[in-house]
Amino acid sequence: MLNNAPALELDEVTRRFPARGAPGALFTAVEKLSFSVRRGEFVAVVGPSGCGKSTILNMVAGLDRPTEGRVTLGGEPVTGPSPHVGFMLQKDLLLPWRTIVHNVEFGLETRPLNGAQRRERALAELKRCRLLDFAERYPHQLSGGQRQRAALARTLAIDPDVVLLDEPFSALDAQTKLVLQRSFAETISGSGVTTVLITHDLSEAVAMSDRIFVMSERPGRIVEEIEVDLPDRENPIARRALPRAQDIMSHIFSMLHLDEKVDA
Ligand SMILES: Nc1ncnc2c1ncn2[C@@H]1O[C@H](COP(=O)(O)OP(=O)(O)OP(=O)(O)O)[C@@H](O)[C@H]1O
Repeated sequence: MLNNAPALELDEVTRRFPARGAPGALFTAVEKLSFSVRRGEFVAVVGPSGCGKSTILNMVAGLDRPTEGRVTLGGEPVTGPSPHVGFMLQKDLLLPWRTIVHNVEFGLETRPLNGAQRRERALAELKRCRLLDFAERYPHQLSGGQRQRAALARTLAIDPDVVLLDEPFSALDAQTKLVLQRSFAETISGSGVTTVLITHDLSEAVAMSDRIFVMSERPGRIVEEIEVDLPDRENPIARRALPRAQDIMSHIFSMLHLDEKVDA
């Protein structure tokens, strides 16, 4: 990683895919996207369904390549999956036949660590995610929120430079979601890791991030970048209560023209 380089940068990134039902034709999913993320920063990406949010994360994770433009991590071009990027999805993807601690160890199996070192690292991460008491349980013995915390522990255990979160709270009930957002925010602030969150939930974006990228309908472009100049990043519940948080939410709401959308 180059010292002064941003943690993550997209430079004029365009991604086209083959158009369904039109052999040889392409459609543009995202177009000329440029942004950079500072080390330790937490950014959220919001935008209408199908605007290319997951496509962006896939390119950052090295699971997909831009058609044009460049993605760099710490100044180095992304050419494939990187051991320095942690990726977490809406579904926890824990292995049901492994205990929680064994699940957290999973991501460490490609690292040059022996069994005892892996276990030590995994337990330290479970402690940080307040799941030490559940280390020997199996995923089905945990609640949905606990499983997502275990998935976060697994993601952070590899000590990534960048964490990508693709709607990690969207499958949870409203109350669990609030509690978990707070727990994630605390853990992420404590670890100092650079984070990109994709979400449909505007209040979540405002409550958790330092900056928000608002995307347009397809082809996805960034139509606005919002600095969330609010305190309490590690406590989204407190942040939500701030009057200024409401103002930012209303602003994004109107940017996305949500009041003009009709249920088709
Ligand atoms: N591998 C692929 N091949 C073909 N088309 C794809 C591929 N991946 C994504 N797309 C298309 O690109 C567009 C953007 O998809 P993407 O999943 O990135 O959007 P999104 O903003 O994450 O959507 P949502 O908010 O609904 O999850 C969609 O039209 C999708 O069908």
